[in-house]
Amino acid sequence: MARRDSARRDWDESDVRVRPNKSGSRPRTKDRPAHRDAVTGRIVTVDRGRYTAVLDEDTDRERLVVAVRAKELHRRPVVAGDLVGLVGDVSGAPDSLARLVRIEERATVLRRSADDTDPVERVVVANADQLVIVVAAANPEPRTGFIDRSLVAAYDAGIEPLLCITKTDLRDPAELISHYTALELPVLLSGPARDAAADDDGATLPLDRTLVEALRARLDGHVSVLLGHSGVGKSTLVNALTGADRATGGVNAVTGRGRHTSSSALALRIEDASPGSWIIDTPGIRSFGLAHVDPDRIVESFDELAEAIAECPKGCRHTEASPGCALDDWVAQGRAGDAGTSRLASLRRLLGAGERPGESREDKELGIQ
Ligand SMILES: Nc1nc2c(ncn2[C@@H]2O[C@H](COP(=O)(O)OP(=O)(O)OP(=O)(O)O)[C@@H](O)[C@H]2O)c(=O)[nH]1
Ligand SMILES: [Zn+2]
Repeated sequence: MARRDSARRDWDESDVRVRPNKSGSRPRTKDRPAHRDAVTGRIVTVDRGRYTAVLDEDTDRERLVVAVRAKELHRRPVVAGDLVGLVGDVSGAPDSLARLVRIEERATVLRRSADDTDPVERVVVANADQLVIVVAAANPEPRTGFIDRSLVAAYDAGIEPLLCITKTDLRDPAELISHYTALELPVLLSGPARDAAADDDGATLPLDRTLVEALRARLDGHVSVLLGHSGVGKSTLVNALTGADRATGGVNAVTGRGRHTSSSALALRIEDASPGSWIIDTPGIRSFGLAHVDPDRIVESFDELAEAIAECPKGCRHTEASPGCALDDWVAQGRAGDAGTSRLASLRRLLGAGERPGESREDKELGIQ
């Protein structure tokens, strides 16, 4: 099985920015050069200073254009999913090179920090509106710590999370799902077609069509990030959804997948879906540090609890140990409804995901709980 994650070269300096300038990654209008002739493209991947964008999407002029960044962007990161302005040779002809002069304002930004104490955060993907957390029911064992961390990152980014459980032929996922009942987290399942024997080749395993179609319907019309540890069957799913087939050397017409060997995020078009439906695969991501996360943003994802925090002490982190946290009274008074207690327990577990004492870096990378 081909492993695409080539360790530490997945992020370079330009992917990095330093707190506390929270709005720093959003281009401010006054910084923008005029470039009125720039055309807009969507970044599908970034590899060694080369930015690949798709232009004139869903028209008969659709093409891939490779660009280098203009100096005036400084070190501002450009990532998969970014909408960018391009000038120069935007023909997409072989060996042509355009110039990337502008990053359009991002609807969402999925971020991570290297670990929970590292204040440097990296932009992972821009403009996604769904985060699909892929775990296997078994082999490898699902880690609720990893799921919780990914949920926190999604809530922080204002991106809708979904849980996708693969290899449901190996174990009934009911117990795993029960951890998330109170979160109202949509769960989608995947497994092999009934007559398929699981083998070592992820690209050829035929998946249950009904389950794949349910996932496709859920992703239709969205830009979804797929996140999951190696071996969970993410490539198998991506291949089923995009029609790419790495095993036979097939190449996705739009993205050139098949030749793509780097570990950076890659946007792929979903087959048989409406225009604008993309999945962004993130092969290089193993760790999900949460040092950048603002606890208020996580609470705000819980509608019935969000109002309570106006009554919290300044700087409250809303954990069980936070003195004077207003969430406890709010729930005790029934203001969060019948499910208030379990919702608060789930919220607190998530808030604790970045703050478990004694966790090693390895634990964090794997999301071991
Ligand atoms: N039993 C079973 N095996 C599966 C299923 N989906 C994928 N597999 C197998 O799991 C293994 C890993 O699948 P991949 O799709 O390569 O997994 P991945 O998450 O992309 O892993 P990397 O390629 O290492 O990033 C392969 O041997 C697949 O055949 C499933 O639903 N059930
Ligand atoms: Zn509080």
